[in-house]
Amino acid sequence: MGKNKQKFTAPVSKNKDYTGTIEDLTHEGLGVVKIDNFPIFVEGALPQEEVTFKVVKIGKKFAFGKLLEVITESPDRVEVMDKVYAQTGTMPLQHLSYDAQLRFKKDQVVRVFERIAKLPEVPIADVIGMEDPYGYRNKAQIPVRKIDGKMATGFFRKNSHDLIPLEDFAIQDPKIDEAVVIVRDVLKRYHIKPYDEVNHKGDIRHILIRRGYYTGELMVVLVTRTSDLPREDEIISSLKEKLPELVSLIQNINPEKTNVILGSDHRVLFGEDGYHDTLLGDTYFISHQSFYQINPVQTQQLYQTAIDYAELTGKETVIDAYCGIGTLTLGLAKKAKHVYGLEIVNTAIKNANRNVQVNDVSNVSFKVGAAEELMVEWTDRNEKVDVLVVDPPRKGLAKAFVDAVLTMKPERMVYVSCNPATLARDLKLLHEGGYDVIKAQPVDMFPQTHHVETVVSLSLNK
Ligand SMILES: C[S@@+](CC[C@H](N)C(=O)[O-])C[C@H]1O[C@@H](n2cnc3c(N)ncnc32)[C@H](O)[C@@H]1O
Repeated sequence: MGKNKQKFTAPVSKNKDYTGTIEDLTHEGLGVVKIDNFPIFVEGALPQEEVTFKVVKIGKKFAFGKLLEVITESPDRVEVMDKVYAQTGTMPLQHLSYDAQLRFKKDQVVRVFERIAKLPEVPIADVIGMEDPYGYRNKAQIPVRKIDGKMATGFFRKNSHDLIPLEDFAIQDPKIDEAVVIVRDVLKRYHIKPYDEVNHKGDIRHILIRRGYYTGELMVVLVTRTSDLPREDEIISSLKEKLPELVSLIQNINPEKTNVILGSDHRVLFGEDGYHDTLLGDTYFISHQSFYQINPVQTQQLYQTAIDYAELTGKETVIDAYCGIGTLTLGLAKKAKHVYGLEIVNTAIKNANRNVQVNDVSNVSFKVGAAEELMVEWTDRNEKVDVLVVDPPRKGLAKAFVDAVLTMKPERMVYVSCNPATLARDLKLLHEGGYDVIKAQPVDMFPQTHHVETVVSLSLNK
């Protein structure tokens, strides 16, 4: 450290209480208050509210505060359903009215277009929201632990692994909530031991449940520490009897000391490794390890927007990169000459090929591999692609992928993103490389949380 560098002193002290007015929300929905220009992030506080808070952690550029009292309330504040949810962090925006959540999400997209992508002129539509912004999740991954000597299911307290018992998860399909309790009680009846994380002992770590929103089909995955499942036959017949919609019962084995939920091995205990759901008129088979959008109502809105933005006439060759089990691919194929789906997970592509057969589609092919590598192979072959659709994970596009796009030069591009920051980073590169960014449509796939999905239309400038 240089001699002249002064030791940093924050203008606030840990464990001291302060009063201030919230100026803004961070992208994660924390209230921002400043003391001597030093930002303090206060969870649960909303813009324009005068609040008192205790400083709990101090960093070099900002601090964190714990909300103590709201002195003047924002008109956007709503009564929280239950304080327990605030402890688990599953609904970090539940204190903000749904209309205000949608405005907040649009603002997040507008900000990154201005600040990161440097594209302030791009029209961004209002967020497509849900009529009923609860009970939307079609998938639950519920930890199982022992509390007061009994097996309990619920959710971890924020930033910890202390289980808070819960039966109504509020944002999950209520049928899934019911199924979690039924599975837990069956496991309890047959004396299956809950996982003890500290000593790495016990049998059952997580109960994972997926449900087809349109089909009602249920998949239950018992994530166990070892391959042993005591009283397996009795558990299988009990679950079949108590869950008439059950079509797939899987034991996933995760022997590692890890926070990762699923292990790499599994056994099918009943049915097959997969269940069905429908989207935009097609039927899909989904394995327990395959990605599938978790909000089925909003997924249709998202996909319809992406399909509309692709402006297909039936003559185009299309690439759908990061295609998962081929849900968007098949939607695009209805209006294109041929669609190629690229995906890294082998099982997802197995599902995708099965989905092509089930829906009797002939103009789709899938390739397994890293999209950035497959794109480079494509450009090397010099084959023409008219429209490129991408739907990458949160980290966005690899630099090699963007470089391949700029070599390939498809006329149109549709970018579906679950992370505005990486979207904006990639749009900047694509814009500098010769693409006009035409418009953007945010879609609310995750009500009560800060997450926002965005569909963007791009066109190669001539
Ligand atoms: C956000 S999901 C979108 C999936 C699909 N479009 C959908 O709507 O269901 C991203 C997908 O990209 C896949 N993936 C992640 N990294 C990849 C890579 N480097 N190359 C290809 N696919 C990748 C994941 O397995 C996942 O299926």
